[in-house]
Amino acid sequence: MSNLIDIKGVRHAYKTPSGPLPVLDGLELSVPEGGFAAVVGPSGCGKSTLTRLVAGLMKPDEGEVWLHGQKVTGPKSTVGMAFQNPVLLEWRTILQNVMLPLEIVKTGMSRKASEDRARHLLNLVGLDGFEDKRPSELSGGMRQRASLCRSIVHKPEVLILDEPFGALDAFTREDLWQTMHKVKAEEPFTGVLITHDLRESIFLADQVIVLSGRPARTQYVMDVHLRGERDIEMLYTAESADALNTLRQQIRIAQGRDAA
Ligand SMILES: Nc1ncnc2c1ncn2[C@@H]1O[C@H](COP(=O)(O)OP(=O)(O)OP(=O)(O)O)[C@@H](O)[C@H]1O
Repeated sequence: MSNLIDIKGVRHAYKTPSGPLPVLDGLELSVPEGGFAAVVGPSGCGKSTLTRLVAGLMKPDEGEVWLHGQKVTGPKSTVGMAFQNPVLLEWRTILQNVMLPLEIVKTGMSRKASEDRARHLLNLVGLDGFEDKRPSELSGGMRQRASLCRSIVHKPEVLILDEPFGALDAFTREDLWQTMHKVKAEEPFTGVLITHDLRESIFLADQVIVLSGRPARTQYVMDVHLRGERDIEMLYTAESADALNTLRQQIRIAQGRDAA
């Protein structure tokens, strides 16, 4: 399988009043087409910086980011993004919010086809009946569902999820994890998920990448091959406990609390 995302030897430092702040230090990361990678690491190690590089929103000082065999040199409309704060526009209905990328990205879809697609996605995530509501009329979990629809409505090649479930309560979060599996089964994408939640990482991703402390490099890569249906029960098996323990240990190493 060919890699859809290839990050090769990326180094980056932010310019700050007190001098350069090295954030990424020779980062390597590959995600095959259709793969779903979760990136975990200590707070402030450079995870969001990594997503900005993949989306072409900034350029690395050194190294290269490739998407589908093309070097990223600027913002890419083939990348969809969803964040912890969904930032839906209050003056638009939920349906109009989901349709927004189709007004910006040239897809050649008619207005009717765009609306049908947005309605279909809202139905897929369980928001049918809420199309004409305003964002403030929805709960946090519902807004995040709408944001997910908006991030994939234009069929991006790559979906970047930067802690999309971080602000939700535990039960809502688990519901959203299951919705993610449903969405990925019906609307396949290649994904990168930034998260602080190790359970979330093994439940959703097929590859978990642990970054070292700042400046971040790829410290550890775990392929997730958990058996059985991905329902929440799966997180309570001995196999999952082993995977979580290994990841927890790697995070402690990344934080400098344990020796490598
Ligand atoms: N535009 C910027 N200018 C200067 N420093 C920045 C800028 N953006 C981020 N930083 C700093 O770079 C480091 C990495 O930031 P980044 O947001 O990528 O980390 P993160 O791993 O996503 O953090 P967290 O886990 O807390 O969300 C942090 O120390 C942050 O303060």
